[in-house]
Order: sequence, then C-alpha cells, then structure tokens
Amino acid sequence: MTPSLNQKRSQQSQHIDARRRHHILAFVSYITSAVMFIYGFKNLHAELWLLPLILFITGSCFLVNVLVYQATKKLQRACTIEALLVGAFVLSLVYQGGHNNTALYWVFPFPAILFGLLGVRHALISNAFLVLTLAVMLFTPDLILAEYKDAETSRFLASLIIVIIVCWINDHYRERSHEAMELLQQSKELQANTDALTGLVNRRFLDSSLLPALAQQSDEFFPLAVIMCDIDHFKRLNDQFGHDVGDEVLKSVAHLFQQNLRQQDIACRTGGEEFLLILPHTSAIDARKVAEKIRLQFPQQRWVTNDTNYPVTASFGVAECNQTEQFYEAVKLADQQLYQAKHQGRNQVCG
Ligand SMILES: Nc1nc2c(ncn2[C@@H]2O[C@H](COP(=O)(O)OP(=O)(O)OP(=O)(O)O)[C@@H](O)[C@H]2O)c(=O)[nH]1
Repeated sequence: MTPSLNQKRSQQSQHIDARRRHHILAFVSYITSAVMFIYGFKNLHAELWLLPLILFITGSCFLVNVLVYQATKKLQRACTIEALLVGAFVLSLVYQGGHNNTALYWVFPFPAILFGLLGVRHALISNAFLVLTLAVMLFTPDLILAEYKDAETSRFLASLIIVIIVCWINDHYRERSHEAMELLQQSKELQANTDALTGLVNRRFLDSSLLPALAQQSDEFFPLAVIMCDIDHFKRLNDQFGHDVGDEVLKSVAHLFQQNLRQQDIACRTGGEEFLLILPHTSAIDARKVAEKIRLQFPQQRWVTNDTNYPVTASFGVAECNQTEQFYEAVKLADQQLYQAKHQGRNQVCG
C-alpha cells in the first residue's frame, strides 16, 4: 500500500513536466506562428510565392494544433503533431531556401524545440532523422530549389549536429538529476513515515499519505474498517525481561500483523505498544473476525526466547467509517472499544 501512496510525488513531478511541455507548446505555437505570419506578409511577392505559402500553412497549422490542444487537453498528441509540423517546416524551408537564402539560419532553434516537446529519446531519433534528411537534401542540390554554397552546407550541418549533441547531453542529465532528486525525496518521505523499530508505517503517515489518498481515491478504500490493538501488560514484560526483549516482541507483533493482513491493508504503529490496522473495503463485522483471528494467534507464538514462553496477549477495538471526514472519529471509536476490551479483562475484541 505504501508504494502506491508514494506515487503521489511521482504524479507531482509528471504534472510539472507536463506544465513544461505545455509552455513550450504554447510558446512555439503562438510566438512562432506570429513570426511566420509577419514574415509571410513581408515576403508576399509574386516571385517568392512558395515561401509565404510555407509560412502561412505552417503558422496556421501551429495555431490550429494549439487551439485543438486547448480544447481537448491532449498534450501528448499535440506535442507529437507540433514536432511533425516542426520537421515538415524545417525541410520545406531548407528546400525553398528562405528569404535571400537565409533558411539555414532559421533551422537552429528547432532541435531544442524537439527536445522540449518530445523528451530525450524521441527527440534524439527525430533530430537524427532531420539531420540525415537535411544532409541528403543539401548534398544532392538537384533535389532542392535553393542553392547553397558547399562550404555553407557542411558548416551548417556540423554546427547543427553540435547543437543537437549539446541539447541531448543537457536533457539527458536534466532527466537523470530529476530522477535522482525524486528518489531521494521518496526515500526521505518513506523514512519519515516509517517506524524504525518495526518497519511499519507511523502516525505521520496517516496525515501525510493516507488521508490525502482517502480523499482522492475514496472508491478504493470505503467502507473502511479500523482496528486498534494494544499489547496487554507490556510494561510488565519490559520490567521482567528488559527493554530489548520488549523491542523484539514489538517486532514480532508487527510481523504477525503482516502475516495476517491482505496486501492492501495497512498496519501502523501509532504509539509504544499500540497499533492501528486499516482495512480498506471491509465492514466492522469482517474486521472483527480479522482481529479475532490475530488475537487467537498471540498465545500460539513463542514470544521471549525458545526456553521461556511468556504469555503475550493483546486487546482490540474495532470501528468502521464510510468517508474521509469520519476517519479519525472511527479511530477514536475503535480506541474507546479497545479501552472497553481492557476494562473487561483484556485479551479480547470489542466493537
Ligand atoms: N520495549 C519497548 N517498550 C516500549 C516502547 N514504547 C513504549 N514502551 C513501553 O510500553 C509500556 C506501556 O505500558 P502501559 O501504557 O502502562 O500499558 P501496559 O503495561 O501494556 O498495560 P495495559 O495496556 O493496560 O495492558 C511502557 O512500559 C513503555 O515504556 C518501545 O519502543 N520498546
């Protein structure tokens, strides 16, 4: 259960990455199309009809793409279409030559744009494809309308490859450092939410991870049962055998819970010898059966050493809730039931 709740942070970082791509898409679409329209109108001469046509068509496609994205919110699809438009624009511009044969200068921003839109792997493949196609076009002058000087094309391709490699290294290490920071953050979060002695989640986990998950994915949890469990006369055990033995007993109790709970259940150490078991999609009646089953296993364990079998027992209180706001009320009710179980002589389940 804990790892699935930890996905929260990974979702956050995906959200930030989606914002980054959203801004690149918006910038490329609105600003670049505006520049294209301006240059399209500036070059609206009879002998240069192909250049304004390329600029108007690409600018319009960019605009349509971003408007469809605004309406549908399908970011991945919009970025892929934008990248295809970028590729088509670069190739057609180099084919035509641009105003005064300046097309090659305009190509340089686009590798970086592809990295921004597609992510490292896909951007690298797209850029490699783009450079290869450009190389074929530039070294086969018959294929294109424009006339570039040989020295110009080779220097252009060399510079473009350098730009692509620098973008690739930059994005690759940006992603790696992002992943490393996320892992570090996740492990810190896990540490902060884990009880060092038993390895169970602790009380902090309830507020930091469980409650947000209950609120966001209530269908996955409710009706939810809680079981409060407290080891009976634990002080006596500590006094008789020492604190270290007490610690070992706590670890064995945690192990007993883990053996008896389902994968989706959560065992939490809320205090010294007090535990809270959280059972999603479980009624109080069923939780009571679970508590009873665990209770009956206490006398069957060898608790202290192989020579001395100290009779450890535990008391349980059970409650149920059906919405996030009732969670702590249910915990309180289970605690009252636990108090009742203690009051009635311990080693029993109430609620
Ligand atoms: N070994 C060990 N003991 C702990 C730990 N945390 C709390 N305790 C002890 O747990 C004992 C709890 O004692 P009480 O609250 O009096 O409860 P109890 O003796 O279990 O009695 P009832 O709950 O009424 O059955 C205290 O002696 C604490 O020192 C821990 O991490 N390790």
